[in-house]
Amino acid sequence: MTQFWKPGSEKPRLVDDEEGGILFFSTPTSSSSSSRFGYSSIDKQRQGLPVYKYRNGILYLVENHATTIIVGETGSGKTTQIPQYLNEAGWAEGGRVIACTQPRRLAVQAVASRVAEEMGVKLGEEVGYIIRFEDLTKPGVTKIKFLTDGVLLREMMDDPLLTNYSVIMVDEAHERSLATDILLGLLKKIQRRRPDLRLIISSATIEARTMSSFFDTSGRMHKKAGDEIEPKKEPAILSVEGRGFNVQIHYLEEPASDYLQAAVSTVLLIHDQEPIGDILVFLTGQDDIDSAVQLLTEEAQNLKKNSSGLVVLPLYSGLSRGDQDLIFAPTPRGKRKVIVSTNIAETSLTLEGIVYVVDSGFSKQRFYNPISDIENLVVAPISKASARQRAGRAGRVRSGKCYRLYTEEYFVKEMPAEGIPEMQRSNLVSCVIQLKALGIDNILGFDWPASPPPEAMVRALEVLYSLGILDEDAKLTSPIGFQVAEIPLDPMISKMIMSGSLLGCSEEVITVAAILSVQSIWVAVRGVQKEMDEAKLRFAAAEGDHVTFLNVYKGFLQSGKSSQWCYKNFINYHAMKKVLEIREQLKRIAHRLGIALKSCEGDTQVLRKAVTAGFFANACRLEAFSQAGMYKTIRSSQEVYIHPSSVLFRVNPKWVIFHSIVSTDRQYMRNVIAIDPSWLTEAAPQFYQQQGLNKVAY
Ligand SMILES: Nc1ncnc2c1ncn2[C@@H]1O[C@H](COP(=O)(O)OP(=O)(O)OP(=O)(O)O)[C@@H](O)[C@H]1O
Repeated sequence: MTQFWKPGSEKPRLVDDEEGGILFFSTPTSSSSSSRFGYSSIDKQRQGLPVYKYRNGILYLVENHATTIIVGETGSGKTTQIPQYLNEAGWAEGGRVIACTQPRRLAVQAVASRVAEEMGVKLGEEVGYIIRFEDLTKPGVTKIKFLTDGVLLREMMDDPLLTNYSVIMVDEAHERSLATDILLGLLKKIQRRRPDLRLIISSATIEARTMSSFFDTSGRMHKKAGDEIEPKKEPAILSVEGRGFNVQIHYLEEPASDYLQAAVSTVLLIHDQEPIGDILVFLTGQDDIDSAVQLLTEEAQNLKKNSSGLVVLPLYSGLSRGDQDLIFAPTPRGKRKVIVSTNIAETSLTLEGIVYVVDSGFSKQRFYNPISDIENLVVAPISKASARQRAGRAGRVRSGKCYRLYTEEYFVKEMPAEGIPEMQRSNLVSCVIQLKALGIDNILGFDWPASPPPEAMVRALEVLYSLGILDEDAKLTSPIGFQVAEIPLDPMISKMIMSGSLLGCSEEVITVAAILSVQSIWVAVRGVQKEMDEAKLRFAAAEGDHVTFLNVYKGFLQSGKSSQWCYKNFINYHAMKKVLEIREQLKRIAHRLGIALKSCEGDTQVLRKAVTAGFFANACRLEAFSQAGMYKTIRSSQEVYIHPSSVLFRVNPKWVIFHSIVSTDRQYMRNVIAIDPSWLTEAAPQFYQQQGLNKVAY
C-alpha cells in the first residue's frame, strides 16, 4: 500500500487562561529542548525539563490550595519531577507519604523505577510502588509511592481518610477511567474532613476548567476550630509551558481502509527511509497486535537488505511480566526495535529508544448499554487527547516523528476532543460494590465528576442483589458480600471462585479465572485456519470453552510448560505464562479467604455450576425457529451469536452462558459454556423468577 504523508500543522495546546473564579498561574518559560541534549548527569537532565522552571510556583500553589490542577505537555516532567519536588520541600516528613496514581500498572512500575534511579535510591525503599498483587514499598521508609488508582481505592477500605498521605497526585486524569472517577469523587469527600490533605490533578490533555469546577468547594467548606492549616478552597490551575523535544506530526493524505495493513506498511516505510531509532505502533488488541507482529516479522525476513534489522515485540496486558519487560531492554546495536502495543503504552511511559510513533487512531473501548445490559468491547476511534498522548511517546529524549494513520482534516474536524468517561459507558457492578464496601449508601446521589446513567446503576444493584452480594437494603451481605468486595477481581469472577470452593472445584475455577483474565490463549495466525482448528479440536470439550481451557492448561503443565508445545498447538506461550502468574496470585487470595484448594477430578458439571453461579446474568437460549445459531439473552432478549473462536461455534447447545461480548458485524459471545437451565434458578432464584424463567418450558 502506498502512503501519502503530509506534515501536520498541529500546535501544542495550552490551557486557556480566562478567569472565572479560578486562579490561573503561569510563569513564562523558554525551555530549550536542545539545551538538554548533552547533559550527562541526571541532576542536569532534571533541571533541563520544562517543569523545573515552575518548581517554586508548584510548591507555592500546593502549600496554599487544597487542589492544584497542573497541565503541561507530554514529557515536560510532571510525573517524575513533581513528587520529588514535594519530597524535597518536606511533604514526606514525619512519616507522611506522597502518592502519585496512574491508570496503568506498567506506567506505575516504569515511573517508580525512573524516580528511584533519579534519586539514587533502591526501588522499594524511599521510592516504591503498589499494583494489584504486588507491593514494593516499606512502611515508615517509603516517602514517594506510585500506585494505580484502583489500588488507592482499595487502600481506602482500611483507611477511609487515607491518613498516611500528605499529597495525592492523580496523574493522567484525562483518561477518566472508572477507578479515576471514583477516586476523584471520594477524594473530594475526604478533603472536607482533611484540610491538611493536598490534591494535584495532572495531565497533558485534561479539561482543566471542568476539573476545577468539580473541586471548587469554596463557600461550602467551613473552618473547624483547631484547624491549623486552611488552604484556599478554590483550585489553582497551573499551565506548564514548554515541551521536551520536537515531535513532527504526519498525516495520511487519504484515509486508510485497513489500519492494520497501513500500520505495517508505515513501519516498513520508516525502516526503509528514516534514520535509526525505535518505532512504537499503537493498535487495538491482542489479535491485531499478534497479526501485525507476524506480518512485520515475515516482511523483515523478506527484506534482503535489512533481513536482521527489525526486532518486533508485542505489548499488551495479557503478556507475562518478563515479556513486557523486554520493551525496556536496550535495542541491540544496528537494529531497530518495533513495539506493537495497545494503549497500555499511551501515557506516562518513556521508552528511551523510541523516535517514531505510528498511531492507528483506534483503541478497544468498553461500551455498556444498560437497556440491553450488554457490555461490548469495541474497536472505536480515539480522542484528540489520546492522539496527543500517543504522539508524546516520541520526543522524550530526542526529537521524533508521529505518523497518524488518518487525515489531518479528520483530526481537526471529526475527532472528539476527549473520550467519554468510562463511568458513562461501563457496567457499574464493580464500581457499586467498591462504594458499598466504603460505606457509601446513597450511590445515586454521589458527587461524581461525570454522572453515570441511572439505569446502569439500577442494573448493577439488581445483579449484585441476585449474586447475593447486596441484601434487600442494598447493603453488603455477610460474609459473601464482604468477601467478594475484598477480592480485587470482577465480582462475577469472585462469586464463581467462591461457589467453586463450596462445590469442591476451587482448583479448576481458579485456573478458569486466570485464563479468563488474559485476552486469548490461542494464537491467531493468518492463512492457516485449518491447522488452527485442528489444533483446537485436540483440546475441545463438548461442554464448552471453560472445560477446553482446563484441557489446555493440563496439557501445558504436562509438557513441562514448553514453548515448543505451545507453538505446535497454536497456543500463545506468552499468555500461558501470564496465566501461571495470575493463578499464583489467585491462590494467595484464596488462601487469605480461607478457601482450601480442591479438585473436582474431571467432574465438569460442578465446574459449570460454579460458572453459572457467577455468570448467570449472561445466560442465553438458542432460538429454535429463527436463523441458525441465533441466541437471545434471557435478561433482555438481545440477539447474540457464538463467536467463531469458541469450541461451541456451530455446535449450538440450547442453553449457554458467555463471559463477554464482542461486536463486529454481530454481537458475538466469547468464552461460552453449555449449561442446564435449572442451574439458573438454583443459582439466582429471584433474578430468574423475575424473568419468568420458571415458567419457560426447557
Ligand atoms: N526512563 C527514562 N529514561 C530516560 N529519560 C527519562 C525516563 N523517564 C523520564 N525521562 C525523562 O524525563 C522526562 C519527563 O518525563 P515525565 O514522565 O515526568 O513527563 P510527563 O510530563 O509526566 O509526561 P506524560 O504527560 O507523557 O506522562 C521525559 O521526557 C524524559 O526526557
